[in-house]
Amino acid sequence: MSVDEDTANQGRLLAAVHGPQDVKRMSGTDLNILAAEIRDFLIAKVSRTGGHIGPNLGVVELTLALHRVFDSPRDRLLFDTGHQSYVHKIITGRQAGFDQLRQRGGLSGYPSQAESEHDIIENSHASTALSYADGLAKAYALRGESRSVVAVVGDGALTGGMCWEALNNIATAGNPLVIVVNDNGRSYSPTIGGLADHLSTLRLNPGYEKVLDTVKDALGSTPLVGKPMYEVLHAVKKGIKDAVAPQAMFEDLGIKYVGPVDGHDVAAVEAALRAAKHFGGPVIVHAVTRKGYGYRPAEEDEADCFHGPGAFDVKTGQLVAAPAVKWTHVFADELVAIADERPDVVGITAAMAEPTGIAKMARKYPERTYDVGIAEQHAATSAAGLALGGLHPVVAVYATFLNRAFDQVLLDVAMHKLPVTFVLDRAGITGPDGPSHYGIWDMSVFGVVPGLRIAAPRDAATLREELREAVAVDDGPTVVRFPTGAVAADLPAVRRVGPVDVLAESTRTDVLLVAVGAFGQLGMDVAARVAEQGYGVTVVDPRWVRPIPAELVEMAAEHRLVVTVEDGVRAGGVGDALAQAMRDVGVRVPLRDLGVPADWHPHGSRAQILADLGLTAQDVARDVTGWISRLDTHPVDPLPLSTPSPN
Ligand SMILES: Cc1ncc(C[n+]2csc(CCOP(=O)(O)OP(=O)(O)O)c2C)c(N)n1
Ligand SMILES: CC(=O)[C@@H](O)[C@H](O)COP(=O)(O)O
Ligand SMILES: [Mg+2]
Repeated sequence: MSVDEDTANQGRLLAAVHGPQDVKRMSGTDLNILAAEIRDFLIAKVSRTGGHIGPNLGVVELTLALHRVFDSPRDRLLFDTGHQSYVHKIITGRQAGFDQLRQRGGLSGYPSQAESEHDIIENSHASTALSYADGLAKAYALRGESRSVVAVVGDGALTGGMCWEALNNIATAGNPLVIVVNDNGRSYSPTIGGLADHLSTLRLNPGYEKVLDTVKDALGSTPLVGKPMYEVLHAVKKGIKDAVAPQAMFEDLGIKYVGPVDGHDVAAVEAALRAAKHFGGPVIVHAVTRKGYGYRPAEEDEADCFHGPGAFDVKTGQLVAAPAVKWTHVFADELVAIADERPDVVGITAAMAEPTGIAKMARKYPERTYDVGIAEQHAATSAAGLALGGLHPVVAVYATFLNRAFDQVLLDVAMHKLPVTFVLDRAGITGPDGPSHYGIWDMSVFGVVPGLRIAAPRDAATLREELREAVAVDDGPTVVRFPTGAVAADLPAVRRVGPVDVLAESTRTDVLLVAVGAFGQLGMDVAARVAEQGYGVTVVDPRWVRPIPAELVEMAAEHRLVVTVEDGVRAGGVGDALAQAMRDVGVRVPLRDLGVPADWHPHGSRAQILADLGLTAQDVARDVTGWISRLDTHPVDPLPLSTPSPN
């Protein structure tokens, strides 16, 4: 279907929605029709762009009810993680942007202050919304502003520790604050942990389900929930409450509990929200929803309910892109091979078993694989515990998400010199998820951790090799980091000097080009271009980028110019560290470090963002040629290499 046809087929009611006031005016019947039109719209658009279709299909009615009860932007609607804010964007006048969803210059996949006054949280790291909400509610109370603060938090996000720190403070502060728990029973895979058990007790209680069906039948197509319905729901809640009392967990905290409510019944959610809005203190509204609701391929997707697929065929749900061998697959296969040989190796995921590849190990060794929920800090220190117990944990997370566990890696793991391997998938520029997902900080942030070693494989062969080297280290933590997407083609070395692979060399030693990790092929392409200008380039892959190999410093001293290129921030990156190592031993060869500026880079495709940053073979070759030709006229004498100092 073309975009024009698509627009022409856009629902009549949806076409009339330009802002929240348009849904406030709608009747119950129209709201049900609008919900269906929104689902059709989401499936049509996201099937072409890719994106978080499953989570958003699950919050259509919930988001309609939110905008009918509250007055955004005066009232603040906060979305935890933010991947489920597409319906919010549709209601707040951004339907036209969905043709460029998550594309460069197009609509962000998360709330964006630049897009709308209705958006406030841009960070897509989970479990933060309640803390933002606590702060906002305190600010409005202190300023005497009568504005509602509403935080929508998923059951998965609730497994994150920050949520419980926030709930503790929210209860103490006692400010008016509405917490909508969007309980679909899933993170990617089914949500784990005691809280999930509590919530599912409610959700799965036969009494609750039966009553809901009875009431729905009785109401038939009558959309609006009248008093009888709410009374029935109240009785259900009362009944369940006495039976299982999971609300006690919240109410003992001092937070009122309303629910459970059918999150796909606009009127029911509205009724619960209106009650919560006027309560005058912190209230939890427990909405039970279904991830992927209304689109069968998503509802039936056991792996992750179409959490965030690429483009897909609407009729079949099949992904459009041909399957590729991804870095993740190579890691998963090698981890299982290692686990076959090493009974002490265990795997840990933070609610992302499938996306990180840990699921493959879980299928073969379920007793040696742990899903800790969205709890990276706990993952790191629990891994420290496992290591203290004589095991070698492999913690697989996306690079960006390990940021929040820096203290745990530094003190709980590294200071104790514990053998824990952190595998950082999606390292570097990822693309569609934008700045809060860019895994560009790890080599800088974790590069300062004493005793921690960092490997950056360039292809499948070196990933397998460096993963094995990492799990063989028993006197401290190791990190193995690699980018998103299809794994790079194997790039053989011509020789190895210590840990350093020489990928190409020349009779001339004009330039030492240090190509970090997946930039190996970029280094080869740059060398070919620079050679056309008559200069000799030695291309090396350090493989282990922390600590800086002494061999790399020795190689630097043999060249006229050193250039480093890395898929990570320059500040404190590999280039910075090599320059310091060279300074420490008096190697005065000029060094230029290329990488990602420490900044908030926009979303787009990985290739586009790297090109915007000048991290292409063409741009780097232009830079290298410029620098080396300048040295022809402005020579700098490199000092002879002294024995490296001990510290
Ligand atoms: C700190 C952090 N870890 C991991 C993720 C990856 N992630 C994105 S959404 C998601 C699942 C969220 O589950 P839930 O809060 O229940 O929302 P749902 O997708 O079910 O609507 C995860 C683990 C993240 N965004 N932030
Ligand atoms: C919202 C979130 O954090 C994840 O769903 C993320 O978008 C997944 O990224 P990949 O698509 O790279 O697995
Ligand atoms: Mg969920």
